[in-house]
Amino acid sequence: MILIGFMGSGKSTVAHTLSDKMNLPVIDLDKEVVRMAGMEIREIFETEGEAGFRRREFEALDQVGDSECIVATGGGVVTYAPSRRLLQNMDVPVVYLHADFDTLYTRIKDDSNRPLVRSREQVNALYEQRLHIYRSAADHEIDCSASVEAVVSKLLAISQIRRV
Ligand SMILES: Nc1ncnc2c1ncn2[C@@H]1O[C@H](COP(=O)(O)OP(=O)(O)OP(=O)(O)O)[C@@H](O)[C@H]1O
Ligand SMILES: O=C(O)C1=C[C@@H](O)[C@@H](O)[C@H](O)C1
Ligand SMILES: [Mg+2]
Repeated sequence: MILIGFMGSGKSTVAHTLSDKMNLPVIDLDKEVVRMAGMEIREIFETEGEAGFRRREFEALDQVGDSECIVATGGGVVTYAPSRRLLQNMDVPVVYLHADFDTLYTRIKDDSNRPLVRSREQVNALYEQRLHIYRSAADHEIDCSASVEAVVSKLLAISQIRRV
């Protein structure tokens, strides 16, 4: 299962709970990029720009291949066409974790690890631009403004549907 969605939708958080319940490993693409680059996300953005980060994110996604796991993507993975194509070609459900902007912004506004979290207006513009991209890249959409446990239950239900 591949989790996509805006920053703060909880992809990394729910992936870990889901991993325990499904007994599958988690691949957190942001962590993979950091590990493969030997640099923090902020440092990659500073030295290589967002374009460099997207290429590294693509390489990390490409390495997932067909391994059975839960993938927590970075919030912007769908903005890079080669990564979108990879997602499309992976034979596992892609789930979009959706919430309204205010819910997400409250979760991320004080975290300095996300270079694209700037003013509220800038983050809101990014959210509006991306909404339709998440929706067109996903097989399923769930509301992630509920509790982590509730979100995980919905994801478990989706994983059951696809196994039949
Ligand atoms: N369902 C939830 N209810 C309340 N808080 C949540 C929920 N899911 C995640 N959070 C909180 O929101 C913050 C961001 O969560 P997380 O890092 O998992 O988001 P993400 O989707 O992985 O973001 P990114 O795209 O930047 O990787 C964390 O502080 C986390 O504890
Ligand atoms: O939404 C985005 O573009 C990003 C989200 C994070 O997960 C990181 O991948 C990085 O901070 C960029
Ligand atoms: Mg994350």
